[in-house]
Amino acid sequence: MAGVASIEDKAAPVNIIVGSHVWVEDPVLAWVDGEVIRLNGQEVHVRNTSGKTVVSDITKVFPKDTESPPGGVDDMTKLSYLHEPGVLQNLATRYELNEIYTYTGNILIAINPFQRLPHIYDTHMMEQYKGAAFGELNPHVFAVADVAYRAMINEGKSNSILVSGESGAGKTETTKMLMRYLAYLGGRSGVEGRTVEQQVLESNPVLEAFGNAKTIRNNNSSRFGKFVEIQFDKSGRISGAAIRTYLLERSRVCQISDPERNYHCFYLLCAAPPEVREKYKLGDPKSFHYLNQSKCYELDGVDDAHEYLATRRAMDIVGISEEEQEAIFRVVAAILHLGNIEFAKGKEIDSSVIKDEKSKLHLNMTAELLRCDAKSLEDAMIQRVMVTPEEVITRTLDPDGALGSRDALAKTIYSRLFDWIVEKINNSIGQDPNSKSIIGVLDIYGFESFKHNSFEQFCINFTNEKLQQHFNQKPGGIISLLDEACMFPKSTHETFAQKLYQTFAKNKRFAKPKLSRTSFTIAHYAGDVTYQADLFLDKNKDYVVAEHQDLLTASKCPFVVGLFPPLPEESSKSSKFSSIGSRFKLQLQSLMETLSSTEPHYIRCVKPNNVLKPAIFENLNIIQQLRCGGVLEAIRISCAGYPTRRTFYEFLLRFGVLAPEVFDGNHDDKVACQMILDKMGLKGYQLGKTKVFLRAGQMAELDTRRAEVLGNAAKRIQRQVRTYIARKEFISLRKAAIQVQSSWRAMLACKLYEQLRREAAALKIQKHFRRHIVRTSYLTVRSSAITLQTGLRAMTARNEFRFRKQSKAAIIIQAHLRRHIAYSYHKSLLKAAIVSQCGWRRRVARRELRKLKMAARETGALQEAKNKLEKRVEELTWRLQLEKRLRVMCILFYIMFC
Ligand SMILES: Nc1ncnc2c1ncn2[C@@H]1O[C@H](COP(=O)(O)OP(=O)(O)OP(=O)(O)O)[C@@H](O)[C@H]1O
Repeated sequence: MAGVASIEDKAAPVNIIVGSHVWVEDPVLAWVDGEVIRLNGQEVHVRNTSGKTVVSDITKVFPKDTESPPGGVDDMTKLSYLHEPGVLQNLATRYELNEIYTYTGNILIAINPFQRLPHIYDTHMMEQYKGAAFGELNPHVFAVADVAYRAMINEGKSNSILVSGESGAGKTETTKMLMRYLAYLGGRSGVEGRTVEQQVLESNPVLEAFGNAKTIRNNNSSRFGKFVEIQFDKSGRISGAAIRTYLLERSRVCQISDPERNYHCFYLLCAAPPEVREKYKLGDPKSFHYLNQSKCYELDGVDDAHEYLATRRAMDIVGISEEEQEAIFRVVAAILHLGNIEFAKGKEIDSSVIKDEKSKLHLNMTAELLRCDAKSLEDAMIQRVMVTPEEVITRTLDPDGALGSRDALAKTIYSRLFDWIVEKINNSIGQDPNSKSIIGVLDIYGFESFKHNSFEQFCINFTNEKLQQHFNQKPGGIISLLDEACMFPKSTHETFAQKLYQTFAKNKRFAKPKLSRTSFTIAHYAGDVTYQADLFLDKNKDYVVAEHQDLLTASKCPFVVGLFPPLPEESSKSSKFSSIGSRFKLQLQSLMETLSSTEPHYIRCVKPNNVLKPAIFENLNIIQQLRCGGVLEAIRISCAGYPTRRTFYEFLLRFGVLAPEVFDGNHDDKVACQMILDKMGLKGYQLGKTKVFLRAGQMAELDTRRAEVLGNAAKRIQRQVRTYIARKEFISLRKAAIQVQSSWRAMLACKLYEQLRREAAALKIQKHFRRHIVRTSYLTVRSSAITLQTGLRAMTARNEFRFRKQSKAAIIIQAHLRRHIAYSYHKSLLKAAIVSQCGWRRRVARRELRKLKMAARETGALQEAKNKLEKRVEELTWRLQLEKRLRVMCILFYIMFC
């Protein structure tokens, strides 16, 4: 446990008494908790939870917070006791609950969950974190990205997020989440075609195919460092992006050890559709030397054939054309064939030739794929041309030298190919020269310390060293010495090591291990690391051998020529010196410059040794990782003294809103700061000559209050604006509603009028129709009645007529009868009268006759009288006849006219 230091000062913890609950060091579990049962001077007897009694030095015992929340705290600075066991306990408790993120002040610790947790990264989560105050929600990678984005928008300043951790700790995954979230915040919705953010996100699978490989520590290990600079415009929209990559592991192209793999792209291409494999004469990965040095060809849960197609799709999206993709994979295939070329000793001393027919076949295949001459390719591998002032000397290489040359060629081609892809992606995404600010996401290897540490570890640790103190002094010098050694042909790793020992003999951070002639130790911020300088020189050399350069420049494939642009005339015949170390130093310098102009945010990824969750606590490595990531240091700083300092001006600028009245009274800055702090009721702070010194957490408290005040002000402004907008909207809505209503009403009125008109018309029609029907039926009835009446009347008339006729006839009959009777009576009367008269007159006449007879007798007078009388009787008889006829006529007329 020598390496495990406490965060708090090494001074003996106070307040440890019998009965105290404490943490005590354990060689296996790192820390175990127990109860103090005895104190004996510096010795503490602790009965741990498993019942065993442990005796420990009091300096190695730490108090345990028995009242700590069962779910842990989301920010380590909230822990009551800030020490390693407390920190680890907190992380373990949270990890058990799948809370993989925890803050340590402004550092986010992310523990690799080794399982997919889609619910914590979905769109709903993104919505939640969007604009949420830092610390309001659970610690999350989105919260860090959100803070960076808000800071960029509000303060117009560039921000950076530095993601570090050891291999497999989850840096790349974390970076992807950050980029997804930033794309979500700054992306354009509903934009057609390829958007910048889409291209940035899709650059990941492309870079992973060519820059990631399976290692013992991570199945998808990024073998390069990456800095993604996302550019934003004035309105906070993503307007461009640039990807910078660092230190691609070139040695992997030619050398892998079991159970690791080479770069994914080689296996993807070997699993491509048959026609593609046929085109490149590819087969089983087992048949290629660069792949079969390890027995591992496949990855669990990964289908290389599917990944090949996915990579091609991603290449489409990032703007790599079909022809370029063809050329890229042709070069990848060429490297595989190149690796299968073997050499045998040549006839001359120190010379070599192509070993056999198989190798020749691969040589031809390589030449064909690179579109270069097979003989030139062979010569470039087995010969070296040296240009001296006097002559040009051609030297041959022995088989080992030729193999080295072959591998150097393969590494050079691959690293150029990788650089080309990165550049292509950058060109295709496009940079925004007018970008207002950037958010940079740095995914860089964490501090590494293995049994054997070489040039790679040196560069990685050099980077971390720089990043750790990236605004402080920078160590250096070793790379310059290395470059010097590389330029000097007679240098060996031993001479280089000697040079180091001499130069840094007095440097406190440099040491020469005893018994070693080529190793050196550097005291890094995260601990001592001993480097073996054996391969430093070889690994540092970056120049392309002139023969290789000439060969590839002469290629008939424009793509291959593009990877090796021709060198200027004066350097083409000699090897131009360039070193990985110096190039890296320059890149790092530029990165540091970029970073120093940004507001940094830190994410430390931590990898539990064992995938089983409880094992996290049994893992000393975690402590090492936390220390390497500067987390323990950050905690130590934050709990000691006054971790936060601000000048009065800065303080007033930031927290003046908490007490605006202090600006009214023309107070001195210091007094104004004091007034603000007093108003906030803070205790324990200090006011210096120019600065306010705050205790841990006080800044956060002030920030919280400030956020409240600003939040309230923002709410008020929002309220007013919303009221204004709502009112405007209401008025226009009302106007629109009235218009709609009036139109609607007009329409309804028209409808109603039409309806009424139709009703009236219908009534009229009905009326007329009814009248017509009624009239028709009335007429029918009437005509029937009339007909009936007529009939009846006719009948009655006929009856009447008949009756009258009958009456008339009766009357006529009666008349006739009566006339007859009367006539008969009259006749009888007349007869009687005549009889009587005749009788009378006969008597009278007889008397007269007797008298006349007497007088005739007397004379002739009497005769005359007698004639007269006879005439008279004739006249009377005629008159009676006429009378009778008149009477009959009268009756007939009467009957006729009645
Ligand atoms: N947040 C996460 N959720 C789920 N799985 C994760 C998460 N982070 C990491 N992992 C798992 O851990 C593996 C390693 O993570 P990643 O590749 O990001 O590590 P790294 O730190 O970038 O490693 P290297 O430095 O080797 O590239 C991933 O392939 C994934 O399976």
